[in-house]
Amino acid sequence: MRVIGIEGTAWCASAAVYETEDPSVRTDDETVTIESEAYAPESGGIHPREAAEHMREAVPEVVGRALDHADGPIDAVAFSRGPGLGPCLRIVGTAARALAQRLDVPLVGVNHMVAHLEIGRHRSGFEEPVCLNASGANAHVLAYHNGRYRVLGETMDTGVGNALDKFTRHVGWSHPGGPKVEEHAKDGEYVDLPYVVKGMDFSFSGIMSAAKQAYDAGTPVEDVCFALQENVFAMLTEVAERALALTDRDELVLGGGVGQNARLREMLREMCEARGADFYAPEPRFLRDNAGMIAVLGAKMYDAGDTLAIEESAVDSNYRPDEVAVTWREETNSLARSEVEAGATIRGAEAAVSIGPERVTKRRVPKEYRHPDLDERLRRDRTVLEARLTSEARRYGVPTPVVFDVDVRERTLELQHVGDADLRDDLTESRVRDVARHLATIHEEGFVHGDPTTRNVRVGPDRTFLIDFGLGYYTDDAEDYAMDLHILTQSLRGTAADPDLLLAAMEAEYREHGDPAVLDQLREIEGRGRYQ
Ligand SMILES: C[C@@H](O)[C@H](NC(=O)OP(=O)(O)OC[C@H]1O[C@@H](n2cnc3c(N)ncnc32)[C@H](O)[C@@H]1O)C(=O)O
Ligand SMILES: [Fe+2]
Repeated sequence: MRVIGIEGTAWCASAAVYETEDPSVRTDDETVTIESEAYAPESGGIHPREAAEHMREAVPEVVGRALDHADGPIDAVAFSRGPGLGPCLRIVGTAARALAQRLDVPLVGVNHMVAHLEIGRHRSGFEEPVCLNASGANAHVLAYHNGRYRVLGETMDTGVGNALDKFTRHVGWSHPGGPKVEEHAKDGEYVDLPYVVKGMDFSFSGIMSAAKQAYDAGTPVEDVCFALQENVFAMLTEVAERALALTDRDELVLGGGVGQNARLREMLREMCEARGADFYAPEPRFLRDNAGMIAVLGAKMYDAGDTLAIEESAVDSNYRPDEVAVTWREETNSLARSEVEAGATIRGAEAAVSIGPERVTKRRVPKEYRHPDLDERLRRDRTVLEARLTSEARRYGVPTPVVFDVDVRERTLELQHVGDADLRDDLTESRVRDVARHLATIHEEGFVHGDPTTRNVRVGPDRTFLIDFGLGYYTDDAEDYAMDLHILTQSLRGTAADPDLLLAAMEAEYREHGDPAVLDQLREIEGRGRYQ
């Protein structure tokens, strides 16, 4: 089989020919030949119109060069259908349709984000990996389940590469900024910057403004670059680890242009090593935007009969990875074994927990992948906050474990063992109401839980306990309160067979006991990105 792929979602005009006996597995004699032309803006970031102009000129050239490498007839034309810049996508779409018609072969529409992660799965031969996409306009953690890639966690604001690029633009460096951050970080020392993980999601806007401010205030740019890498990549690594723990999987693949960064790969490798998981990152030519990944996934789709009629081949600049009906993979049913198999043991992502009949001892273990200063700070702060917020919530009438002992130096808490089961395993409408009421209470007092999933609620015969306040913090921002409700909502959706009644109960109870403006903010969050 011989498939040509065409890529041009933003900066890279690229065409590639993939030749293989069998596109379902990586074989020794398969070849992927890539021809690319990069667009580099004279100043500032990527200008959509200039980028489109680049595509208009460069796509025919790279397609011509790629076809020269083909040893025989082409079986299908695959193209990046989205997401990306509309004007660029339209040019790529037009070129792909024209080529498919000229060669009289089928057309395959590939999702660029899914291509970023499938190339890693293909090259590694992993069966069921968790996938971290660290690219310019995106950042998410995904895992396949039941016909789709599910987004387990993602950025609440910009993509990771774009965040770095914005900082370097502020400093006056040319686009793309990511490689320059990596270069300058080599001479840097650690300085404190924000670190924001909310449930399984993360946000870059706070850390980026703090980085700009630090630079403006005279902190050496090398130090800012170093700390930016340490914090931003530790956030991605932490969420990737949480996703591995949640889904009980032991393979991780990396995709996207930021994956070229050696420090990010090092952190992910160390995290995986520490938990006995396998890690794979493809070589750089498959990480940054390239048509090789489009050709490889295109061939898998073509093999599965997943082709597009010309009249239905419109591009989609907001094409989300979880919209793609996955036709080229075998059915499995193992996204979250923890969701499916009640009572499975979970390898915690953060703490070593020993559970006795009366007491639970929880120790936050060091994470080798994190910079020691950041690691110290996170483990200390989370231990202190968990103890403080657990006790404070109790004072306001929310059932939580009694904190018997806090050893900040050892990052260890000794807590009362509460409840008979996790809410996940014994989910009722009245308990969901309890949780909503408890959240309204703590929000009223000015703090959030930070991770109120159905696994962080324990249920007993007559009480519903909130546990695990380690990601909690004080805040008076309605957005933060709404994030608590959002995390609960996502978790109920992932746990319950028929979540609608439970969600309605949650809202009704929160409306009665909390601030209705928070529910408006929840709607606003749900209107963004994947929650639509
Ligand atoms: C939608 C699509 O157009 C977009 N693709 C994209 O943004 O190009 P990609 O090649 O995946 O990633 C480019 C980003 O990757 C960053 N980057 C490149 N080398 C880097 C390095 N060594 N360290 C950190 N970032 C790096 C660049 O600064 C830039 O932000 C996407 O996948 O989100
Ligand atoms: Fe990309």
